[in-house]
Amino acid sequence: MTEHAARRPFGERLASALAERGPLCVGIDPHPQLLTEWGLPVDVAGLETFSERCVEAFDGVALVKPQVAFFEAFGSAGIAVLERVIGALRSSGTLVLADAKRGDIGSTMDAYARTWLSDTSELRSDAVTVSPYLGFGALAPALELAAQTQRGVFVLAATSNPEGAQVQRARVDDGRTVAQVMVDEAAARNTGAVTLGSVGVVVGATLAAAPDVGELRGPILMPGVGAQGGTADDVRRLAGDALRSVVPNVSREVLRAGPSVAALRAAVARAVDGFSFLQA
Ligand SMILES: O=C(O)c1cc(=O)[nH]c(=O)n1[C@@H]1O[C@H](COP(=O)(O)O)[C@@H](O)[C@H]1O
Repeated sequence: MTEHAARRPFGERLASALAERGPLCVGIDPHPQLLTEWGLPVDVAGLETFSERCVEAFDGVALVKPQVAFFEAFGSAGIAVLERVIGALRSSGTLVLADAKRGDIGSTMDAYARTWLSDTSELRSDAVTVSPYLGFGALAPALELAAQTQRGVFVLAATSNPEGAQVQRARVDDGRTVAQVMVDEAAARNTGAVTLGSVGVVVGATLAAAPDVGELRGPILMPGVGAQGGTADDVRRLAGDALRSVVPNVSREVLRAGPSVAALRAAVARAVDGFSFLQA
């Protein structure tokens, strides 16, 4: 039997994890500055120790999101650390979202999709972040492979950075914002989802206004809480009626509690507590 045949679809597995473990995604973002603050060298050994502590501390979290860029910055040795991080999270039964933000022409997208979403890749994760800004249709290879292997994708819709508005708040001919078009395209891939669909979107917690996610039937990742200024109240406001589908992401705000595993766990518990209204 293939590995994926034994799994439920990603969206269903995420819905269970959110209900059991609390509504939170924690990022593993090994910024050089954080390595220094943790008393670690800014090299591959530091990266590995940082990541091992995170894996140990986050084993009860619903979704863990390694930020691929911080591993790639160390070249092939950094990628090898990322493989071990993803493998350790997989073995502990924690859902992994690889934050790779991939997006390219279809034939190249196919290779990106195999990296993060195929059963045979060392980097296989439960889901990956993708950018639809080469056109949503260019994401087809990732959406198809994710559907085949019971994995998920999170499509950037309205990002947390102020520069995103230039593209994402532009309007198409029918008056919708570009961000809304991306949400609607994602929603069309979640028809028939039982609990939560496997095609999510990303909506920044820093935004004044968000696209309408009421019909998405998939998870809404909300990064930008803490270090970027977003708060639990912002998450509540932007979630609207979709409270149970929202997964706030916190990276630096939790990671700054390190290097102690106990302190990281306490920071996670505080964050989960602060968002308990989402799954109430
Ligand atoms: O896709 C993402 O995760 C993402 C989208 C977005 O709009 N904004 C955003 O901050 N992120 C990621 O979420 C994390 C936020 O980190 P903190 O600001 O430290 O909590 C980083 O890994 C970002 O790359």
